[in-house]
Formats: sequence, C-alpha cells, structure tokens
Amino acid sequence: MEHVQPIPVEDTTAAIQVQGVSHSYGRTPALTDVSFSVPAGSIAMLLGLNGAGKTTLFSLISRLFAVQKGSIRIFGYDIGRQSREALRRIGIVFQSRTLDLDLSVRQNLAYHAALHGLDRRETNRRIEAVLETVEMASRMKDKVRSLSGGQMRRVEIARALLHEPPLLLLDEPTVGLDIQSRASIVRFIRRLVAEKGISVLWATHLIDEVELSDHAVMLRQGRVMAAGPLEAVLAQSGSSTVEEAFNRLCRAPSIGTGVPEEDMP
Ligand SMILES: Nc1ncnc2c1ncn2[C@@H]1O[C@H](COP(=O)(O)OP(=O)(O)OP(=O)(O)O)[C@@H](O)[C@H]1O
Repeated sequence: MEHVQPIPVEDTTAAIQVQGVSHSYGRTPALTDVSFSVPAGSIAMLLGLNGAGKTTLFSLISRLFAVQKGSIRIFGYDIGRQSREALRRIGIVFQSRTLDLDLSVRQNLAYHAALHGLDRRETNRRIEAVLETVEMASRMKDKVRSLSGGQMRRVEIARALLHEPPLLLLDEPTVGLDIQSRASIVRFIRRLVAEKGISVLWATHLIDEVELSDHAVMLRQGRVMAAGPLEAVLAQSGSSTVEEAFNRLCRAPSIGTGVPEEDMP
C-alpha cells in the first residue's frame, strides 16, 4: 500500500507563526532560521540564556526591526505587509522600563490610550479595568517614581493590555524583582490567560516560571533547539524536568568553541 505523507496545513489561527527567520547585526548573526508557532490561547515560554536572541526576536515581532529573512504572522497577519492589523493585536512589555517616572500612573496609561485613538470615556473605563486586573487601581494618581519595581511592572502590564490585544509579549518581565513581586506577576499573567483566553509569548531564563501545561521554545545562540508543548519538548530531549531540558538544550557548550556560553567573554 502506498504510504501517504500528511500534508502540512498552515495554521492561520496561530497567535504567532515564525517561519525561517534570520537576523544579523552587521556580520554578527543573532537569529538563524528560527521557526515556531504559538497556538491561540496558550502560554509559550521562550527560554534561553543571555544572548540567545530573545530580545532580537521580540524586536522583530513588534516590528522595531524589519524582518531581514523569513516571515512572522500574528493571527495570520504578516508583520511586514499587514503591520497595522498585526500590531494592533499585540501588547508588549519590554525588558527595560519604559514608563515616564514623573507622570502619574493614570497619565502614563492615558498617553498610551491616546496613541491607540481611544476617546476619553473609553480611556477612563479601560484604565480603571486594567489597573483593577493588576491590583493597582489604588495607585492611579500616584507618580510612577513613587512605585516599587514590581508595581511599575504591573503598570506596564496594565498599559500593554489597554488596547485589549489578544496577544501579550513579555520580555523577562520579572527580572530584578523580589520573590513576592515575581509571584504576583506570574499569577496575573496566568489568570489573564485562563479568564480572557489571551495568548502569551514570555521570554525568560527563570525556569521556575514554567508550568507543564505551557508551550516552550528553547533557544540557543539564535537557533531553535526544540519547540512545542512542553511535555513533547521534554520527551524529545529525553528530559524529565524543565531544568534538565534547559541544561541539555539551552546551556550546552557553545557551538564551535566547546566553551559554555556563560564562560565566554
Ligand atoms: N544592537 C545590537 N548590535 C549588535 N549586536 C547585538 C545587538 N543587540 C543584540 N546583539 C547581539 O545579538 C545576540 C542576541 O542578543 P539578544 O539581546 O537578542 O539576546 P537575549 O536572549 O535577549 O539576551 P538577554 O537575556 O541578555 O537580553 C547577542 O550575541 C548580542 O550580543
């Protein structure tokens, strides 16, 4: 009997579909032939050491940089050719802080709402709602400067949610926070996914933030080492824990040098 190969079907409902993406800074390659997809309604953890290419990937998905090679689709919309449709579906929290310290929490959010063309009444309604979500409504009138690092992060998450995007990009949102603040951020994000069905791509190297029901994209020196439901990634790498998979896939000796990445100058 003739063996019939299944025909690969392009999943246009994927929240993110990255296909064959490469990116270089001058001659330095940062991403090489990166492909993966994030199913709608799921949390995908983007795992990799410092320098693995996580921020570069976020910069391409959020169109901070133009895609040099390959394609990126957000809910089926090409980030280069249909950027308006793609970008309005994305909320992003960058690694570095981007709030204006001398404005109030409300003013920071109102500025973002204006960029998205929301009218005053809708702006007020949404600011209250998103600040409730991250339990920061009581600090609405306070200057950002008076907040703790964890509270600022919560305001940044609120801001990213203000235009009600179905996809949230988080670039190491818990780095530098104490255990309690980290836990509360993780809790808010997971609650958002469960209650509102939004999709999340979450860059981290903190493997305790990963749960078995998540998807994972394991990145090492700009290459995807494994991607898919975490359980499948564990099975594929012959690992019984996330830590083991991370060590095998993301922390292996540096390609071409035999030197572990963290020991490199
Ligand atoms: N503006 C830039 N110019 C030149 N090289 C860069 C630039 N930004 C990043 N790189 C290089 O590209 C590679 C990927 O960096 P990137 O910041 O994307 O990694 P990362 O996984 O986000 O790391 P981290 O966790 O430290 O933020 C690294 O080798 C880095 O040195």
